[in-house]
Amino acid sequence: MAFAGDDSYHGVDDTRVARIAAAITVFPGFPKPGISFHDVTGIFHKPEVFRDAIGLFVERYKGKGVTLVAGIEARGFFFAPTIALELGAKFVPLRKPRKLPGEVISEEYSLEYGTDRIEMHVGAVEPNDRAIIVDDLIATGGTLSAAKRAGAEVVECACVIELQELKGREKLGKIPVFVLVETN
Ligand SMILES: O=P(O)(O)OC[C@H]1O[C@H](OP(=O)(O)OP(=O)(O)O)[C@H](O)[C@@H]1O
Ligand SMILES: Nc1ncnc2[nH]cnc12
Repeated sequence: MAFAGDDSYHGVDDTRVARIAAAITVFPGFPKPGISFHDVTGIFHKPEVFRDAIGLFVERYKGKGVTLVAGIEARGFFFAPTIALELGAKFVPLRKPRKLPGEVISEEYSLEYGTDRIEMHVGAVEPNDRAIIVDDLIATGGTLSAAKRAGAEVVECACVIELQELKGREKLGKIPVFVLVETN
């Protein structure tokens, strides 16, 4: 695995990224043959590694006027609320279909292994919100590109892992994607 190498990495303590990468386990053939599943749950087994990941995201967005942190169900929920709390921003869940009780905005998308839909409550985004969208991983970019259509000004998408071979960031057009760990 390589580590993200954009400008934001000047001065960042790389040992944090190395610890995060070491806590990710790859399961070949899950959930079906041909897929190598990158599992982030090991990050949460070590509170100091969880803190490393949250710290890297918070350092990037502090002082950038972010008012809304959207997290994608389910694994975006592992990270997004804590980042929102640290930034003093609101957390908005982007949920799988038929989970939210109120009126929703709904977007369908295709995945590396199927299709799905995400939904957000109407009214969760206010006109002047500046959002980041958080997920554990970007693969094809289908999920994040549906999320970006949800209505806020999206400053950036933030993920722990990028599967570079799938070129997901191309699907996001002008919206930048910040990742901690790049791999294939
Ligand atoms: O870039 P993409 O090709 O859209 O793939 C990335 C998405 O796939 C995974 O979620 P999944 O749909 O498996 O749902 P889960 O978090 O509920 O397990 C992952 O957590 C991302 O949300
Ligand atoms: N290879 C992968 N590992 C974990 N989550 C994923 N979501 C889409 N592709 C994935």
